[in-house]
Amino acid sequence: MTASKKRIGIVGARGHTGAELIRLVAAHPALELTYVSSRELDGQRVDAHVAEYHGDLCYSSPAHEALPGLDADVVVLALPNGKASLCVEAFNAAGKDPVIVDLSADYRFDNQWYYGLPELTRGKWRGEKRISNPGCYATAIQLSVAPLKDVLAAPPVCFGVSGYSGAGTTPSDKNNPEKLRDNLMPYALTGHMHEKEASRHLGIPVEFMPHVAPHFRGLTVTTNLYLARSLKRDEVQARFQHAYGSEKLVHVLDEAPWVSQIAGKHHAEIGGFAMSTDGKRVVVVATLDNLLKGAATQAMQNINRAIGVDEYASIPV
Ligand SMILES: NC(=O)C1=CN([C@@H]2O[C@H](COP(=O)(O)OP(=O)(O)OC[C@H]3O[C@@H](n4cnc5c(N)ncnc54)[C@H](OP(=O)(O)O)[C@@H]3O)[C@@H](O)[C@H]2O)C=CC1
Ligand SMILES: CC(=O)N[C@@H](CCC(=O)OP(=O)(O)O)C(=O)O
Repeated sequence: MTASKKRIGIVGARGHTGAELIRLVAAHPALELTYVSSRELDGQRVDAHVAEYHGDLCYSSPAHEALPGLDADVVVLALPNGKASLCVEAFNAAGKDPVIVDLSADYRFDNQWYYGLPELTRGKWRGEKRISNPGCYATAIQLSVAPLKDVLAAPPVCFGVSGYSGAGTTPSDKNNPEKLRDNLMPYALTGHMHEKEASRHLGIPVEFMPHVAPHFRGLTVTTNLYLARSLKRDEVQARFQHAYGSEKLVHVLDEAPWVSQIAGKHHAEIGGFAMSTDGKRVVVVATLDNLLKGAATQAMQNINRAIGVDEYASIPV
């Protein structure tokens, strides 16, 4: 145990995103795991489930009221939607104010919380210690639309396909390998949470049609954008280069990226830029790993900024 390291607790650490966060923390020079919670794995050694972690820590199952007493400097909530507020209220009631990063959708519409999509909102952070981590598809959508936002003639239309790890570990049709075999499963074709989230944070309406596919991890979003004036492909690409050319975790490609290439990678890829002949329609393709840039890696960027270390600490870039 190193005194100078910040202590981090992960609530909901059995899940896919919790496991990825444990891996990132295990490689972190300035963080040490102080607790990882799971009801199902209570008492079991963490290294038995996450090989990258080396230490003696075991999963525990504290009640939410007990979390403030565990004295972490940083708390990540990796719980299903609707479960974060009990934990947040427990910290408020105890007068404890650690950095809290919520991976769920629960605070993405709350102005008291900083919405942490660093490549787009880095400049808006005012030292908030309550950080709402964006949704996976919502990240891909916003990265795809933002550079063209001022020149749109109509709401962007986004066709999304995710690997089934996006549906978490609670059994459902969307993470049932039998039902997904040879299938592409449409769901929430209007009004998906990430449609609302991306619309809110872009400040323009977007339309989003999600699907889940038989692969485990990685998502692709193909976005159709109608433009108010004719643009050349070079101009479109230049806008994306200007927005992301210096970003370590958003790579702008010429070709449309393939989802098969993004599993296990920490960055997002954006490319394609297929133009209609009149230059007033462009199709952009974005891929990212829903568990990494869509969740754990983005959370780690946000944590790093909040604790004042390099934004990319522990993230392979
Ligand atoms: N999967 C993804 O691609 C992404 C997920 N997210 C969001 O991140 C959060 C975590 O996702 P993910 O890791 O996939 O989820 P999982 O379903 O894989 O894991 C959820 C975790 O919460 C615990 N849990 C489940 N139900 C409850 C409950 N009722 N009360 C307390 N704990 C509970 C589980 O452990 P145990 O049951 O053992 O206590 C588990 O550790 C979700 O809000 C999700 O929407 C965000 C972006 C991408
Ligand atoms: C395939 C699949 O089911 N994906 C999830 C998105 C995962 C995610 O980012 O969820 P939150 O917004 O809840 O954090 C969904 O569509 O709800």
